[in-house]
Amino acid sequence: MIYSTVTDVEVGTPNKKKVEAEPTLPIYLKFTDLTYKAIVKGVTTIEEKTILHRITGVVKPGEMLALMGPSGSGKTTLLSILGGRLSLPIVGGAVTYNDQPFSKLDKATKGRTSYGCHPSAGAGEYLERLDHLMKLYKIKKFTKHRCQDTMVGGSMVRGVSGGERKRVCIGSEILFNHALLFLDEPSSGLDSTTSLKIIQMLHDLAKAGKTIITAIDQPSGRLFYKFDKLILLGKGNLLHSGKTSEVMGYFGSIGFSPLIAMNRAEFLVDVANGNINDTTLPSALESKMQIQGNPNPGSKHGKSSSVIIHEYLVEAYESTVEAKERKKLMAPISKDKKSKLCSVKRERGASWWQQYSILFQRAFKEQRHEYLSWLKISQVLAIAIILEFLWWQSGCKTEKELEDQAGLLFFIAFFWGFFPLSTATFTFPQEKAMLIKE
Ligand SMILES: Nc1ncnc2c1ncn2[C@@H]1O[C@H](COP(=O)(O)OP(=O)(O)OP(=O)(O)O)[C@@H](O)[C@H]1O
Repeated sequence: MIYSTVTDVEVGTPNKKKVEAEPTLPIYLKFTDLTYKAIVKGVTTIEEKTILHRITGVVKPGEMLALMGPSGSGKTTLLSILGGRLSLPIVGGAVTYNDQPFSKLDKATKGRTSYGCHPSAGAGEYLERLDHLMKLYKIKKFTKHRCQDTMVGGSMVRGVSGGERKRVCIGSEILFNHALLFLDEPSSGLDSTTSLKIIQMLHDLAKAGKTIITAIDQPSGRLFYKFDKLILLGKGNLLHSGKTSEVMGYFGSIGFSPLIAMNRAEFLVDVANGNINDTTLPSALESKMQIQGNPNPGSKHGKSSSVIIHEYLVEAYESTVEAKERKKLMAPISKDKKSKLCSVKRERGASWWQQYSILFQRAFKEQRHEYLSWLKISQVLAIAIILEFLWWQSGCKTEKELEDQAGLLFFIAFFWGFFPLSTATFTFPQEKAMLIKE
């Protein structure tokens, strides 16, 4: 395996060099009119709920796309669909990778997408191999020393902290050199410095030719411009899709601008939520609110202001940008770029034997505390001593004695067959998540 080599020593320094990665297969991810409906079962009713409505966008190699929006706007659902984790019941829409649907991709491309982390691997196992990467990304200091001997952990095993787990996950994905990365809230729950380092690291990876998509609730002002593209969602609808540098200009052009200095991400999420305090409003929206609005809070007549704002934003995007953007976004990959995609050669993956020995060593490392525990050793010794006493001085001369010996052999075969099997059974629930991911 060829590791990515990183030469970015200090995050945020103007002099930083770019990440030089192993040639990765570039992936153009396009999604058109994605609509996702879920069946919601109530106590007496079953109804269809539209979670995503006609979402269109494109991410190219070298770009990092942020899916932003208020809580419940559909970011995770969109990320899951793009990552191939949710297939049904999608109604309409298409996702293509290098202009091909997932089912038609060759094995190499399918293997270059990544989403998640192994819960039972030792954090140090990843970090050991990632050492030179981590050192250069400045992750070593706050990750390796403190958690290198800890399991990553999961729902059943308590492992490293949430933040450490995130960093190890991202580290492991770098290690596997995936061309397409999906990350759900990579910086949530982390302090602002760590968040910045992680997003900067992802930004550098994108610049090395990878395609990165992250769902993010509300990045800080410093993080905001690290994303090349932005999709703003509101109640499952597209409120904006395009370059991050252009999003404020777009909202200004339709009449929404912050009245006070505020974090741009905060402004966008506020507007998507229908919170218009400290924001200028277009006069067309103001008159709509007067005509269609709820005359008094208790009344059932009229729409709430957040619904009117939401409808206005969806309409504004559809009428001003969507058609133009769609044309631009959906243009097929040029022949020149396609030939470059085909020319990227990758090394063959590990052989069957290499895979077996890696997995064997990993399983032994993970389980050794259990297998070699004093409890297990005492159990085995106690059973051996009991057997010794039960069959003490039993011969094999008469038929009766031979039957006794057969009983002993049966017991040994049965016990030593099922004893390790019962222990091994407990590893399957832990491995299941990884199996599904792969
Ligand atoms: N299978 C489902 N059945 C019913 N409702 C669903 C289903 N999947 C998602 N939803 C609903 O769709 C909406 C969007 O969910 P999603 O998790 O994608 O939002 P999100 O933007 O990622 O939210 P958050 O930022 O809080 O994680 C939510 O209201 C959620 O309850």
